[in-house]
Amino acid sequence: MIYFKDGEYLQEEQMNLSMNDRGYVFGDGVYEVIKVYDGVLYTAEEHMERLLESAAKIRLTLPYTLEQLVGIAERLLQENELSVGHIYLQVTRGVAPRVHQFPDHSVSPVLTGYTVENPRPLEQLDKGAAMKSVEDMRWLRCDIKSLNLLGNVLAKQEAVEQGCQEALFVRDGIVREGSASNVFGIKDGILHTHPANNFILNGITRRVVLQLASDLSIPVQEKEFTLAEALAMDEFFFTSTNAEITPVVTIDRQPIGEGIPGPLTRQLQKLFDEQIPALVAA
Ligand SMILES: Cc1ncc(COP(=O)(O)O)c(CN[C@@H]2CONC2=O)c1O
Repeated sequence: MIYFKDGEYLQEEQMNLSMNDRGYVFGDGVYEVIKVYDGVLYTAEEHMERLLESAAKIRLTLPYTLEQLVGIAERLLQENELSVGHIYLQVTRGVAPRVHQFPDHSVSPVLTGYTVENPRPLEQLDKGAAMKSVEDMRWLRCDIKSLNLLGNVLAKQEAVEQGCQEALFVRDGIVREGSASNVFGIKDGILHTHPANNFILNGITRRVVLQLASDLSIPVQEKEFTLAEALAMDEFFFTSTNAEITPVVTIDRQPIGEGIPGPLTRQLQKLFDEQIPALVAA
């Protein structure tokens, strides 16, 4: 396996990370997960643009251009001959003695990356998933794809302990997003999803789905909705780089609609597959 660290492509035994890396100590960094289908990067530019945006939001200047970041992802997938899976890329504020304030400008960010082989979740895409609602106790900058994922981790663990595949964050009675996904509901033919603001991550897959809905002339409402409204939806699904468009058949053990993946969700899944060249070519 070849890893990337600060301009070098290294074997695992050559990799070393400092105990004083601020990503390790404070979670002071940002990250991206970029999908690969049949050896081809998917929406890499969009992910790298968001990485640069997230870094800027935490006042971290990356010494890489968008094109250089895409190039790193490309080289990693080639070095590891990745077919289907994802690339994990993260950048921290660098290595310095453990004090909260930023280190001086002599400290450089640490960019690391690696590949993960993982197949598409075909069975879950077909059968659907269960969600468990969880109080959203995260900070108020969920729009930053930060390494600070403890709130997400605890929520996901709570869902898994209830036999569910994803947690559904609810803050002030409003459904926000999943622990590692965005959520959508369909009611009377209208696609509902939370507006892209500081309460959610503006997912790349979320943006793809909004485009697909437009292509299918499905009306969209980017507006807050409550958990009660979510439970009353005809269809529900969550989206992420790895989850793609995953139908949700129950929330808190209550069936959504007929308790099976709905027709509009299926149409969106079909169009999603058709817009991935590597899938069409396969
Ligand atoms: C909190 C949160 N919301 C939404 C999303 C969906 O964003 P994308 O559509 O851009 O993937 C993610 C993805 N989290 C990544 C995706 O896979 N694993 C992760 O941690 C996420 O962590």
